[in-house]
Amino acid sequence: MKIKTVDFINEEMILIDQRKLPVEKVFFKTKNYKEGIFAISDMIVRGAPAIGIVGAYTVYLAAKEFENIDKNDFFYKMNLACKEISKARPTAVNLMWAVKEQKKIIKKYENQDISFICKKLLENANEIKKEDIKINKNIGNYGNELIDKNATILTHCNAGALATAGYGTAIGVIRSAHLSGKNIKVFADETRPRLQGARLTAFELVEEGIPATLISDSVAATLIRDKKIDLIVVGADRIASNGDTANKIGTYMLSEIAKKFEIPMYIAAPISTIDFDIKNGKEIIIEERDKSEITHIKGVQIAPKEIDVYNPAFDVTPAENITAIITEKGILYPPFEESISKLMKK
Ligand SMILES: CSC[C@H]1O[C@H](OP(=O)(O)O)[C@H](O)[C@@H]1O
Repeated sequence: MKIKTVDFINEEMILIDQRKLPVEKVFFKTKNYKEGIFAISDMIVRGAPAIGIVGAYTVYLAAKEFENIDKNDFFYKMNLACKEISKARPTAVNLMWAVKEQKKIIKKYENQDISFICKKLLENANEIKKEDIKINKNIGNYGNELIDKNATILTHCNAGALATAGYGTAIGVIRSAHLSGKNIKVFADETRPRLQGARLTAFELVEEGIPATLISDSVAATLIRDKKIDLIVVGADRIASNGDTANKIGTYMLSEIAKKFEIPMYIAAPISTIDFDIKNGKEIIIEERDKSEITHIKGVQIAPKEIDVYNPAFDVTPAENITAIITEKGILYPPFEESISKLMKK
């Protein structure tokens, strides 16, 4: 994809403003860590790996802000800042993972001067970003093994280059299948309420020349029933150690329909999305977002302001509904507790 999700040039974090895509290509630039937090919480940048990378750069921006204070104050303020950054959005584990990786850097170099710590934080953030693209290409190549040459694929939300440092996870599988010469077709759910499918996945697939059809979320069941879909591949925001997977709201519903009509349901995600500290999906915090996302579209009111709204941004697909989890180290099959622990021993 031509546009970069996130870049860091001359001490400034540069993000394509995904709230405005595909109609406007506007960049959000900042050197301020509080603005980095805002960029994550207001979904200027979104997608589990992408918010992890932005979280890592935002830790660096905080360190630069505190670069000239007393060292003890520096560690104290950095601890508070890391807590704030980790809380910008609660569901995608990649954010907490990236902040923890940066905290390990601060600990490792705690006896060095603050400028040296800052330098190492920036290096680590750059490394996380660079590694992400490699990881996504590996996910794409493993996932491509599962795609028949004339497959029709359904995807939900955006797990593409715009949800990562580039290439994408679920869309990475689609990209790899397309680039390997397979005659694949894609149906993309628009994905209410933030319309990541209509605005971001459609944008990526059109730009890549991958044959794609945009549908409203409620069309998917009929296509699956009528055998128009060969498989579903989606991303993930947090995977429990038993394989239960949190992803964009609507994923669980798709998984039930896929199970009923016996089509494969694949999750494509980096290993950093697996949360080894939780046993099952019941422990995953599901972000609830503002009611205006449901009562308004692009600022235009479509429902009475007085109406109550329930707006969970994610749901949890139980492991028993998942055919396989495609990672950068290989494809995991049920029972996921076993396959995940075997993978980690590799
Ligand atoms: C490659 S992870 C993408 C993942 O993140 C999306 O959520 P959001 O747009 O709210 O950050 C969605 O769950 C995607 O599957």
